[in-house]
Amino acid sequence: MIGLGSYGYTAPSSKKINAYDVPQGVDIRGRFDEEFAKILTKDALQFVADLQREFRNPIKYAMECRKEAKRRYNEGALPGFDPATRYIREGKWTCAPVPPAVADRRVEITGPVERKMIINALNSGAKVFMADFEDALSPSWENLMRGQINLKDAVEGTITFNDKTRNRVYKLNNEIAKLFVRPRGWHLPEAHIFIDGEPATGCLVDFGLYFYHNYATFRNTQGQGFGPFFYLPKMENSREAKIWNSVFEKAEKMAGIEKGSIRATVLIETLPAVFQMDEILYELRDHSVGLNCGRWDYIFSYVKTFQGHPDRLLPDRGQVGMTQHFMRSYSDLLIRTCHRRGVHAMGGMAAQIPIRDDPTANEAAFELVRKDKQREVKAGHDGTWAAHPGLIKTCMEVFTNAMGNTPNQIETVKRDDASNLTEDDLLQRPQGVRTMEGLRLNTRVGIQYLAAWLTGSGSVPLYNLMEDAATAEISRVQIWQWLKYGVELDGDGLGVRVNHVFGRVVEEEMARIEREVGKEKFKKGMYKEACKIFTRQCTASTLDDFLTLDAYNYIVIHHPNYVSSKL
Ligand SMILES: CC(=O)SCCNC(=O)CCNC(=O)[C@H](O)C(C)(C)COP(=O)(O)OP(=O)(O)OC[C@H]1O[C@@H](n2cnc3c(N)ncnc32)[C@H](O)[C@@H]1OP(=O)(O)O
Ligand SMILES: O=CC(=O)O
Ligand SMILES: [Mg+2]
Repeated sequence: MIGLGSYGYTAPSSKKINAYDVPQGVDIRGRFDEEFAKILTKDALQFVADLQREFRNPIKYAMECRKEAKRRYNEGALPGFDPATRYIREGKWTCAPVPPAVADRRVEITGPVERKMIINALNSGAKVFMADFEDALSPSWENLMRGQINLKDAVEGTITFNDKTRNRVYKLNNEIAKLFVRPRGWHLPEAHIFIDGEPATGCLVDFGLYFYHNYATFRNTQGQGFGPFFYLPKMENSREAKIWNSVFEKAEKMAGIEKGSIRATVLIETLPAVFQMDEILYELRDHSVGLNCGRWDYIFSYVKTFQGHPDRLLPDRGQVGMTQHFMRSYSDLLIRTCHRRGVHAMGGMAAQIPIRDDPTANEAAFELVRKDKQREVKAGHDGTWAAHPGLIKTCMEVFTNAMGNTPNQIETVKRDDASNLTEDDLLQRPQGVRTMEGLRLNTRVGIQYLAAWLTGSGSVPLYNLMEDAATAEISRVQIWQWLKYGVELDGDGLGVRVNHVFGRVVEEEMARIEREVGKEKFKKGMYKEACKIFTRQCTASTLDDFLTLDAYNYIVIHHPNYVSSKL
């Protein structure tokens, strides 16, 4: 059994287990593979190790600060604007000009770094493809290493995929989307790579390997002299953005490229970060291409931040959308902040995906996406996210109808009215009711998502919606919160207390999952393990910070013969 911070396996000294050629202090515990070795070269690993050594202490400090903030929120404090950085919020600075290659980002498709999906996404007609090591990826050694290979082939333009069952060969079109890469969040370790006896920081591995192998080609073929481009997830405070800025500067120096070449969009997807948007842009002002409304993690973060506040319980997940006052305020303030600083204000992801076998439901899903995008473009967003290639046309039409040929709305929609938004607006309690069906759906979705994640899929279609780590987190923390505070389901007139029924609901929903997926798939899949992890987290006396941190222990496989076996 292994646990976080205790990846204690040491190989017998007589056996040579590292077939990879590694620099001093680096130990690869993931499976050896000739293809992986082309990514895990000694020089690339040296770069990752240099990043790790320079930034491990600032990262540890930033994670300690998160804990300290959590302690304060749990004691009743509310997040808010920091008086000490008022001069940044009120100052008249701007970020570096937007690189011409990414001035127009009206529709961005996202997806995991899976080979066929990368080709489909780059060919989808979207302006940008965000290739995801984060919410949409289960970070197994295989997925991560193959993801790096796939991205390298994509940047070199040689990526192909042969689908033998359908006799179809996939390759890139002449015109493709611009590539952004999203590394994991700061909190996730990479337990297959040890540096100086400690697991590496996941995002430094994702960033370091991708940057090292691709910066030169990318700048020539995709970035028009700029790049590579990144999305940065789950930050809570500008001190974390400052670390990324230093990482970028170090990478630029190593590569001998100009400061400001690397550009990144930061997802504002934690509640504390909404009060730090100017500060985050300020830290990254030489490297920024804007902010994005990561709405799903943001909702998750609302519950997490207020885990000690019984007066801030969420209604059913389906009712917490972008039209809730606190969500609309966050999006409006993000637009105002970005445009004032001269960068993109990106919208977020509607979870609907095409529904093949039901035209009426399909049209209803498209209508919801259309409405969401209309709201975004009207509010002043410069672009949006699409979960599926089938949605690109619809999203593109909405943005083009509103923006015409203008690449973005940075100069045209300033949203100065949003400067009046207050802490109260940003924290306003979500309105709505809690129902038995909401509880059941959270249970069913959470367990099925986790079962998929444990078997290598980080994004899945469930009940006609895209589900990924961020959406599954909402299901988990919502149940936790309802159990913790003994919530009564007030939306369906049943008046049932969640604590009284949760055990039975889990049993019934597991039976329903088995019926829906079929006995065979249920037996072969990891549904029972997922149920165990999910219910343990939902009923824990203190809230786990991340669903995937605990679950990560179950997918770590150490080479040559060590298999994580916590189950
Ligand atoms: C909260 C957040 O962080 S949002 C960002 C992170 N989440 C994501 O990126 C989710 C992205 N979306 C997806 O992963 C997928 O759309 C899913 C899992 C939801 C559904 O995928 P599927 O079940 O494969 O959908 P479906 O069967 O309709 O796919 C049809 C085709 O579109 C492709 N496709 C679907 N989604 C994508 C995508 N996002 N990128 C590229 N190709 C895609 C499929 O590979 C398939 O290709 P094929 O016809 O050549 O075989
Ligand atoms: O990463 C995006 C989100 O909504 O979460
Ligand atoms: Mg997210």
